[in-house]
Amino acid sequence: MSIKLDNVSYTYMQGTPYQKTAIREITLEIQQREFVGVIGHTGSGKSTLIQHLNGLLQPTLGEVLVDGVNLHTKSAESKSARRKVGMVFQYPEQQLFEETVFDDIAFGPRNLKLDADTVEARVRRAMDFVGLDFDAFSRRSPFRLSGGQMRRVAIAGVIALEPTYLVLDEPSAGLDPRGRDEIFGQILNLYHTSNITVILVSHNMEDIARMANRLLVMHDGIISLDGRPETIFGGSIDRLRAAGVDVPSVTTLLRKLKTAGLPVLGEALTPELATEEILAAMGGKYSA
Ligand SMILES: Nc1ncnc2c1ncn2[C@@H]1O[C@H](COP(=O)(O)OP(=O)(O)OP(=O)(O)O)[C@@H](O)[C@H]1O
Repeated sequence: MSIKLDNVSYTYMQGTPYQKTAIREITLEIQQREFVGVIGHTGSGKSTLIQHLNGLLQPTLGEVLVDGVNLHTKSAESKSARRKVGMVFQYPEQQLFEETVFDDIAFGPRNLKLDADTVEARVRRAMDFVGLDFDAFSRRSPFRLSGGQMRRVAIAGVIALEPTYLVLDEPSAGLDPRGRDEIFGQILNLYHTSNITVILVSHNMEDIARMANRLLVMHDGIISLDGRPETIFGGSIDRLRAAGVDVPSVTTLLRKLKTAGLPVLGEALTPELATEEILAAMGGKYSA
């Protein structure tokens, strides 16, 4: 079970003077249950890449397979393979349109012609995942909610489709630190308590380093690095800089301490793990 890209290239406005190849010859396999972070400079091709994962963009060259099925045939198999991939776009709240939160989240499941009880069960479960109380919110208008709440409704609408793979493009964009922590906490909770695979595009290295177990670094339309976050952030800074990617600040701190002679491993990517490393390097004299 996987999403597989086989030699995929995509060119916008092909055949015009404005044509632009946004991703080139990408071969990639994402296995079920991975949590993949996609990072890279502006315009490196992240959004173009992820829009191939649910068949929204059709490769100019190459093919995309979900659980072994090519997304771009006219077969029913192809359609159901595309449905396995849920997509949360940037600023997804702009796509809310129903009169109540319930109807908005129920829109997808109803389209699948599920019976009313199943639809309600899915809406309840999705609202639970994004931390919205069913009784308090389901009858409210989505347009009278805060920005963070509207975004959660939009994400719940995708979760209610019960995708096998969940792709999120900058889900925390424009939220304050609290809203950002909440959204990421809910995504992590969903990942840990269901069988879902997550593919997350983010500019926030600290968050992505904390959550992902695999990182793809995009640079000028190709995947320039692919590996464990610890390996990538612990590796050559020059390669990351060339790809326009920051290193989490705790990694920079640990590198500096290591250079100064403190015997830290330098692998931690979160403040909590960095604290443990530093305290251990100090000979266990202090505790957190
Ligand atoms: N609809 C389009 N028409 C023409 N060119 C496009 C279109 N969408 C994207 N591009 C170009 O393709 C390249 C890759 O864009 P893409 O949006 O995939 O990058 P990105 O890494 O997601 O960027 P960002 O971090 O800014 O969202 C860029 O050079 C961009 O200008």
